[in-house]
Amino acid sequence: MSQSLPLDQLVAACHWIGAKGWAPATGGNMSVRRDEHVCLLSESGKDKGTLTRDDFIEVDIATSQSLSGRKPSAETGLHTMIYRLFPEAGAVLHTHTVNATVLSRVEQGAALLLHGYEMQKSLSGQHTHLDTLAIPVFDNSQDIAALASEIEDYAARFPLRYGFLLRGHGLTCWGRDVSEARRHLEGLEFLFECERQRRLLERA
Ligand SMILES: CSC[C@@H](O)[C@@H](O)C(=O)COP(=O)(O)O
Ligand SMILES: [Zn+2]
Repeated sequence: MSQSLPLDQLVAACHWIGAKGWAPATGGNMSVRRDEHVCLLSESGKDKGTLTRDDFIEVDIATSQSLSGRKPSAETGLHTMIYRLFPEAGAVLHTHTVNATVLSRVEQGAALLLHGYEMQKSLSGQHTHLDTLAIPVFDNSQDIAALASEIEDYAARFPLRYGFLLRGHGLTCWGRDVSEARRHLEGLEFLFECERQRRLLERA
C-alpha cells in the first residue's frame, strides 16, 4: 500500500469505509492533500463506498473553491480548515457511524473523554491507557463556514488532535497520510464502540 499513489490509497480507504458500513446512504466525505495549496475531495452526493479516482475534485485549500466547477462535498470547508490549520495533515476522513452519531448526542459536554483503554495507543503520540483523551464535540450545523470558524477558534485555544465529533452527525479525523488517517479512524471508532458498551452496561 505504501507504494501506491495517495489518491489510490484514499480510494482503497473509501471502499474499506463503505464495507464497514461507516458511510451509509451517501454520508461521509474524504480527501487527500495534493500539495500546499490543493486537496482532492470526494464529489458531493455520491456513495462513498464505491468511489473511483474520477470522483475526486481539486479544491483550493485557501478558498475552498472547486478548481473544475464540479461540486465537491457539502463539508468541503471542514476539510480545507484542517489542511490550513495543520500543514502536516495529509488526509481527512469523515464518517457517519452509529457509535459516533449516538455518543455525540448522549455526551452533553464539550468533549468525549476516553480513559483507561489500551487502544488509545492507536493514536499517534499516545503511549498509555492512563492518559485522558478528549475528543471535542461541536454542535452540528448546516452552516459549514461558521462551523469551520468555530473549530478554528477552538484550535487556537485548546489542543486539537486526531479528530472531532459533530453532534448527531459523525466523526471527522485526519492523519499525516491516508494510512495514519485510517488508523486514527479505526482506533477512534473502536474506542467509541467500547465507550458506548461501557455506558450501556454501567447503566444496567
Ligand atoms: C446523507 S446526508 C449527509 C450529508 O449531509 C453530509 O453530512 C455528508 O457527510 C455527505 O455530504 P457530501 O456532500 O456527499 O460530502
Ligand atoms: Zn457528514
